[in-house]
Amino acid sequence: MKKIVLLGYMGCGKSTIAQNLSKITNIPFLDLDKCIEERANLSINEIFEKHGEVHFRKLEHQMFVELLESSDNNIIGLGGGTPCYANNHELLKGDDVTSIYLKASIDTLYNRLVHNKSKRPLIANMNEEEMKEFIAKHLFDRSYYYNQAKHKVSVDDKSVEETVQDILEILA
Ligand SMILES: Nc1ncnc2c1ncn2[C@@H]1O[C@H](COP(=O)(O)OP(=O)(O)OP(=O)(O)O)[C@@H](O)[C@H]1O
Ligand SMILES: O=C(O)C1=C[C@@H](O)[C@@H](O)[C@H](O)C1
Ligand SMILES: [Mg+2]
Repeated sequence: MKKIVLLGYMGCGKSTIAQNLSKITNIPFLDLDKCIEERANLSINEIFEKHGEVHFRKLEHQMFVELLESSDNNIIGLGGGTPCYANNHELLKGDDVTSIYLKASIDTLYNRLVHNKSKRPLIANMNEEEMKEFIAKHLFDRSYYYNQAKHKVSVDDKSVEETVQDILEILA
């Protein structure tokens, strides 16, 4: 029941890296956002619109606990905010949990998110200038929680393959 948990800011590459890591290791990948969407039968955007962020954070916590309690070996890709709510950061420290923070700079995050924000309700309605300032402040606020991970991998200027390689070295 070992879990590899990838965390970090929106756009740092959790889903992309986890999918690739899963192919190489044959460990099944579960994306927390997708699990929540399937259970609620709503998109993340719809959950935020219909029920609000507080409700989303409850679903997110419940689902994270459930995934950690399952008896399977899994790679779990968290949502960008997961470690920052409901004491979820404490769950990153569990004995059977290898938690890895995918650390990206403000510029990397901005460049990846600027063309790809519509499915991310926290930034969907921002213009480019607002987004850059938001990411800078938000990342600063969240860093404390992200840094509770057991391992840290820098993703700036790295290909998907290079980041996956760094993670394989941690797992070796
Ligand atoms: N070297 C890279 N590593 C990872 N992702 C990259 C890289 N270069 C470009 N990308 C792109 O950056 C985006 C990263 O998004 P991804 O959905 O994987 O992030 P995420 O951390 O899961 O975000 P969210 O928290 O919003 O789900 C994707 O569009 C991906 O194709
Ligand atoms: O950073 C966040 O708070 C979020 C990131 C996404 O993965 C989703 O979980 C949701 O859009 C909230
Ligand atoms: Mg994702």
